[in-house]
Formats: sequence, C-alpha cells, structure tokens
Amino acid sequence: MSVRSQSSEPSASSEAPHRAGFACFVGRPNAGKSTLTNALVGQKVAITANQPQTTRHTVRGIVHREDAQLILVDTPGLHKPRTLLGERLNDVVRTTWAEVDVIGFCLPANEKLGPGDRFIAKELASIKKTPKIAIVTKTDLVDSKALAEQLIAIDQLGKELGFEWAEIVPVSAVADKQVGLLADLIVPLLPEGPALYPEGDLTDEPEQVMIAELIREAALEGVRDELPHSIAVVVEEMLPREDRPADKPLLDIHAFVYIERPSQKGIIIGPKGKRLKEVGIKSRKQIEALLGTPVFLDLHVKVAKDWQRDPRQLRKLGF
Ligand SMILES: Nc1nc2c(ncn2[C@@H]2O[C@H](COP(=O)(O)OP(=O)(O)OP(=O)(O)O)[C@@H](O)[C@H]2O)c(=O)[nH]1
Repeated sequence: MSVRSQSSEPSASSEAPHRAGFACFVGRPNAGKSTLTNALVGQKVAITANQPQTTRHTVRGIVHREDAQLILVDTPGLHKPRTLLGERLNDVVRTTWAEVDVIGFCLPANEKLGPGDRFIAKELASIKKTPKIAIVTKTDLVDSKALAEQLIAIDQLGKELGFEWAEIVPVSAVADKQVGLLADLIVPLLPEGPALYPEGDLTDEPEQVMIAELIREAALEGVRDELPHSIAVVVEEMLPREDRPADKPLLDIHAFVYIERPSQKGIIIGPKGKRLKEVGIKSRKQIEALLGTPVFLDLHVKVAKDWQRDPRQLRKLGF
C-alpha cells in the first residue's frame, strides 16, 4: 500500500505537458466532499441546493494551475435503489464515474468504514477503467494511530473488492493539510490537453444554464451581427431516456431557442432547417463533453415577442 504524505514541495515542471480533465468526489453524505472541493478550488463555491433530481452532474469548481486544469464535477448520490427513478439515478452516477478521469472516494478519518462506504466501494470496483483515489478526509479530527488504522482498513477494502487504489491520501480541508498534494496526485492522471474552460471560469451554475449557454453560442455563430442579443435559450427538460440498458444511457434534453420577432426565425432555422440542425449537432457535442453522457437534443424555435423589454419574460428566461 502506498499512502501519500507531503514530503517535498509539489513541483510543476514547466516541461511537463499541460493536462486537463475531470474528477468527481464520491462518498457518503457528510464525508467532506464539498468542503474538499472548496479547499481545492481555493474559493467558496456556492452549493446549488435546489437542483432538480433529473440533472446529471454539475461543474462544482475548476482548479486552474500552470500545468493543468482540473474540473471537479458532481453527481447525484448513489442510493440503495428502491424505485425505478432511484435505479436510473444510479445509472447516471455509474455513467459519470466511467466518464471522468479520476474518482476520489472520500472517507472520513473519524468514522469507521460502514455499510454505506462498502456499498459505494463495491460499485466503484465495477468501474474498472477509471483510477480511484481513496481520500481520507477530516484528518484533523483524529490522532495518528486512528489515522493509521483507517488507512489500513481502506487498503484492505480495496483488496477485498479486488482492486488497487491509485493512491490513498489523508487530507484535512479544514486544516489545509495535504490538499495541494491531492491536486498534485490527481493531475498526472488527467489526459494531456489544453484547458477546457477559460481561466477564472469558476462555476456553480446549474447545468441547465450552462447547456443553454452552449446552445446559445452555437446558435449565434455566424449570425451574431444579425441577431446580437435577440436570442435566449431555455432548457425546459432533461430526462434520462426510459428503457435504455445501463451501459447505454441517453439523456433527452428539450430546449427552446427564443427569438424576438417572427422574421428572425428564418435566420436561426436556415434553408430547410439546415442551420438549426447544425446548431443542434454542434451544441450536442459540447453538451456531451460537458456531461460525459450521450445526449438527444431537441431544439425548438419560439418567438417570445419583445422579451427583452418584458421583466416577466426575462425572469422566465433566466435573466
Ligand atoms: N474537522 C473537519 N471537518 C470537516 C472537514 N471537511 C469537512 N468537514 C465537516 O464535515 C461536514 C460535512 O462536510 P461536507 O463537505 O458538507 O460533506 P459532503 O460530503 O459534501 O456532504 P453531502 O453534501 O451531504 O454529501 C461539515 O460540517 C464540514 O464542516 C475537515 O477537513 N475537518
């Protein structure tokens, strides 16, 4: 077992290739996932508590570094499924886990491993491809003996389930211990590539808003001069497609592209709907990259007359 502690300064060699990718933190409620996310991002990220259950995962925060960009995404919690919706949500969680580059499994240092942890660990074991880091959180609450016991128990848990942790890292987000080290250990597990988000783009927006923005960007491409501010996009519904096998999920997204005047319809839709189709294809690809799941995107163009001047409409459109 290799347990990491910070023995040397993290080194970000300028020769190392730039990396960018996604990680998600999983773990029981209260395991310290949000606090750790905030500590890594280095700034308080508002928790979007009122997310509808149908949403997939949200970008919780982005760690910008010289050598890498780490995007922390969030999934709904994994539950013992009692209902069909519960099962579907679990499928969503598994899909996310399979799509991210790294999974961080948070286990509080001050609580013995329980059935809830085992349930999650077992699910993790079935995700073969994605590297899994065990993160022992809240180490400030225990002495070194208790910490050592916890580390051994976690190592053991991996062995029982037939996998190796990529790392086992004790951290304290509250005492700011080893949080930087955790980032250093995650970064080499990310694929090489340029930053995926502009610097300073620290988002806590519900993903519908981000999706709407992607569609809006695509819809404005090439026609910005004709319709600069006349487009608003609203994602009306996001639902996992029923009756899909667990390994082939599909997310149905229904969105409206609002324009101000009927005369603008032709510009957006294009001859024989060709342009709208292109907008759909382009934004769908980006949405899939954002969510890490296949998407069926249904776009409708609607006229919301003079919406820019109507406060009620504006609110509805999220302005
Ligand atoms: N002492 C100590 N407390 C911590 C630490 N990290 C988190 N906590 C506390 O543990 C509690 C739960 O932390 P959260 O970050 O909300 O846990 P979570 O896993 O995001 O919880 P859910 O949102 O319910 O899944 C909070 O009261 C935190 O203040 C830590 O490093 N040390």
